[in-house]
Amino acid sequence: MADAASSLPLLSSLLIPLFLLFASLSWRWTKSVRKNLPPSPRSFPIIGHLHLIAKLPTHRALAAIAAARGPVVLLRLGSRPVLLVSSAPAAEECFTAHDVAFANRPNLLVPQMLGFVCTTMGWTPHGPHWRDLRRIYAVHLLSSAALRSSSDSRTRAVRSLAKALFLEPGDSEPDGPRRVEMKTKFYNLAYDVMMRMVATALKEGSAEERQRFREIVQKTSAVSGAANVTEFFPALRRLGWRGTERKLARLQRSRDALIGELIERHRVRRRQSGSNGDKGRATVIDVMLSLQESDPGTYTDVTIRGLIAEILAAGTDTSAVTMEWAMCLLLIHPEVLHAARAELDAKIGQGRMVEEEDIPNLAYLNCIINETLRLYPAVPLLVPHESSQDCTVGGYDVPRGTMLLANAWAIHRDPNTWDQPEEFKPERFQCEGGKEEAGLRMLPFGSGRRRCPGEGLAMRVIALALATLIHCFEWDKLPGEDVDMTEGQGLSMPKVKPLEVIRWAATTTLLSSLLSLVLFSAVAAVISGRRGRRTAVGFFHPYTNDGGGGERVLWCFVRAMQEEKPDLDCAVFTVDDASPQSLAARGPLSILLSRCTLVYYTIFSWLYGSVGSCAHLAMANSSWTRSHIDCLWKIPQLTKRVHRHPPRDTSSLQN
Ligand code: HEM
Repeated sequence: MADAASSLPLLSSLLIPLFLLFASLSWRWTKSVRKNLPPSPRSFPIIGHLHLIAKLPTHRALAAIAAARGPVVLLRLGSRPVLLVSSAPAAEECFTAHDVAFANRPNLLVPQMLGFVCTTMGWTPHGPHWRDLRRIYAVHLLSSAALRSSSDSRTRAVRSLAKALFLEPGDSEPDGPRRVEMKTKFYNLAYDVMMRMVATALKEGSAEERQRFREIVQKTSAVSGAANVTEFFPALRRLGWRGTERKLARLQRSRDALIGELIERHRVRRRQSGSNGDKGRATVIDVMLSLQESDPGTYTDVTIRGLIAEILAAGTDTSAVTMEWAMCLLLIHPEVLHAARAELDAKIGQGRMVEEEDIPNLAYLNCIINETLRLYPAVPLLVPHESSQDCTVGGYDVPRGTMLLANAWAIHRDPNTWDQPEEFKPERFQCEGGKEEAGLRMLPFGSGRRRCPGEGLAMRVIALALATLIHCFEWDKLPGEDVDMTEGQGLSMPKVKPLEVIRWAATTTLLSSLLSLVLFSAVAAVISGRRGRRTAVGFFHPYTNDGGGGERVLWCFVRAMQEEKPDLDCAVFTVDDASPQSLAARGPLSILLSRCTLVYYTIFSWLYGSVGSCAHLAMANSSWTRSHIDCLWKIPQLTKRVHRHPPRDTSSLQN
């Protein structure tokens, strides 16, 4: 009896915790049973629904689940509960009524390792640090004023792509068509734009730097988001599954070294020059370093490195894949390409190249970009969100700690909200009052608090690049081949087969503008060397009024000069009669005068030939001019024929 009494406290100290544990578990179980959770397909133990997203690209696999189960579905991917949302009304609930509840990001491996322990804006939890970063983006980096002041550097990047395309010789003859791989070109352009915004000047050998960064971005995108199994089994991380953590650590090291070098270059330059380094244009690094000087506690080195890595990673791939998809769609739909060119010809004309300020006036081009983003959103599942409190979506209970995947790709193709959703019809954005009216049926940049802050920048870059390429070149599919539109896997939706196209010779626009640019630089150099004097520039250009292409180039050039130097006097020498009859009517000269003229022309043509032979590039707008230049300058390999539309008949003048 005494024994039994003494063992009672021991028994109760064992039983009470057991009872409490049981009570807590059964309470949780009944609570979850009572919950009205969203529908869910049949799942397997441990892996949950992971097998359902194993084969297709994730956005397509998730769209198939939604088609069978409805627009609000609860999945279990490994150990993570995931709310899958695939309709505009459901997305609207998440990003308006419950925007604060879903403003968090899940704690994933990739941002832990590559997002500076989740301290970059894209991955940091919703809170004061996120608000600080958002303010830096909104006020200092991507405000309208900041974008306006960096517009020049974007224009230069786009024009240097146009120039490079122009200078590449044709495949079989110098002026003929050329097969061009566009994926790399678009990537390089987007990278150059972001890099020019971030840092002062591209370093010597920056092509190698660009390539290093490209590999990092591509590998990061490939292991990010829902495609990475280790994100759903934290235990696998610890077991070193497929060496993911090791691979990420390698990526992190090489990326940090690259960005570290970039910041150090700026620090040195700032120390040397005592200011921005590049007068007049403050780059992101300059802005951040000067903020750091005034508040080193907030703007730490880690914050600056994270911000730079984020801009380069978030802005480059997304913009590049959108340009690539848009170009594919234009090649598949030549009538849309023609309509876009007609708009450019009508609004810009043939005498100059597109500027960023023209973009708002190019309504049809903007519709093309919106329609591209609808069918091929660069981030098809947005960036995952996570609920920080219980809420209801579509009438279902969603527990706190659930990851949210909004399938923008499926929402953009929902037949309940879009007419002929699989068709490429840019006009739909004109008829329906544009993207704004589409509301949350269109969310390529996300919505709510965590909406992409780079939308304005991205739209400018994509529009300027596409407009320039359409305006200046003729494009075609590869002969006898269809454009492959297979989508790949990754956080940003890549095209599996890089786009290859046929590029035809440039139009007059490019000829005029490039020629103006070259001539302008030469004359500007002369002028700046003779500052202080009242300067006049003379143009010797006989028969300027006779309908050839030359006068367009001349007037573009005179205009460019006068815009740049309004005080400059420009004198144009021309003659106002240029028919065979008018030339013949000049009458015979005396024999002596004819001989003198001949000597004069011989000497002049020799001088003209020697100067011309030093040219780096010659552009001729007709076969007649080309043969003339070939004969006198003798640089056929550097002379390019540029096609004008419509071609002009000069044969009568050659009689
Ligand atoms: C076509 C180009 C682009 C597309 C399609 C795109 C799309 C997106 C999407 C879908 C999100 C996630 C929104 C959400 O979670 O609901 C996002 C976030 C973000 N984007 Fe973009 N983006 C593009 C270009 C850019 C550019 C150029 C930058 C910066 C220079 C940028 C910086 C960011 C950042 C920092 C975030 C995280 C925002 C936050 O979590 O608060 N993006 N973007």
